[in-house]
Amino acid sequence: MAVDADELPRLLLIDDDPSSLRLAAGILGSDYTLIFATCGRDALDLVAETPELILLDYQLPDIDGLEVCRRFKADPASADIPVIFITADQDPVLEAAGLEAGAVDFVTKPYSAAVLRARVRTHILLKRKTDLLARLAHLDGLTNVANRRSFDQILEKEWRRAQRSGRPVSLVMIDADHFKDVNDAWGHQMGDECLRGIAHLAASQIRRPADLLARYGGEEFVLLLPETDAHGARQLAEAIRAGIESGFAQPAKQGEGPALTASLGCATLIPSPGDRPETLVQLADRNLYLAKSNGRNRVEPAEDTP
Ligand SMILES: Nc1nc2c(ncn2[C@@H]2O[C@H](COP(=O)(O)OP(=O)(O)OP(=O)(O)O)[C@@H](O)[C@H]2O)c(=O)[nH]1
Repeated sequence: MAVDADELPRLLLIDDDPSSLRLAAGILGSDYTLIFATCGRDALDLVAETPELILLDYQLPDIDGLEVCRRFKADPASADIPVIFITADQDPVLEAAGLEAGAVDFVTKPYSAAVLRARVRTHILLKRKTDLLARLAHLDGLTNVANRRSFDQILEKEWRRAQRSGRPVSLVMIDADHFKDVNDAWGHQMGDECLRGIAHLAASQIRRPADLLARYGGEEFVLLLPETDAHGARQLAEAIRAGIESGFAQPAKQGEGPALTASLGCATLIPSPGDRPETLVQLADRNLYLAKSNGRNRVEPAEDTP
């Protein structure tokens, strides 16, 4: 497999027999970074090192290999890591139980080095393709920020978290002004460049890992700001508005371009049990409408409200 030596895929090898581990290491060691575990308990700890694939022996001294596999699959942090069982006997009942437990494949001892290499490589490639597809499914193709589907899912999650914590959650809606005129005067491609510029500028303003910028649709973006009060949301919205007005969202390669501005609507709520996240979106949308009708290139509410 053509891989960068600095980025060798990580494999977790779980076997209580040191000679089996040595054998597998001799076959796989030059293509992969290997992590070793000799019992189930160590394996359950070491999976935190995010291997891309797990080779798991059936017989372990403490926790049965099948049970280890089930626990990997039950934990969202490790559920997507493919597991290949290594087994000494070719027992179809055991094989079926392993597949039931979530394994993707089987290798029977004694195995051929070429077969082990090929199976590992196949499952690593499949895992990488699956990961890539999962990432793409959550990204907006034009601007590379999160898409609407991703926003909807994360909003639900953050809303529930805010309901539990009693902390505020804020939302900022950003809508380019007179964008139809931008497209009409400068062409659709320039319009696309401007949308990329707005996304880039807004992304550069967010500071916390939990903040999420998403393209809500068309020329509209949303910023989800967990644990952020109305003052914090307004400050961020104002920084984005000012940045766009100052030309920082302009397509860089153009000497001149459309004079871009945007209107922004903010909303902040501390959700009670039973409240729905759509309420937050509606409130931000109402304030965005207010920003448009009050002259555009502005943030609403214009002042902090108690
Ligand atoms: N270039 C480009 N334009 C888009 C895209 N998505 C939506 N638009 C355009 O954005 C424009 C939005 O127009 P309107 O909803 O009338 O709003 P507006 O002209 O921005 O006016 P206000 O929002 O009232 O300031 C439409 O012309 C859409 O075609 C896109 O992906 N690329």
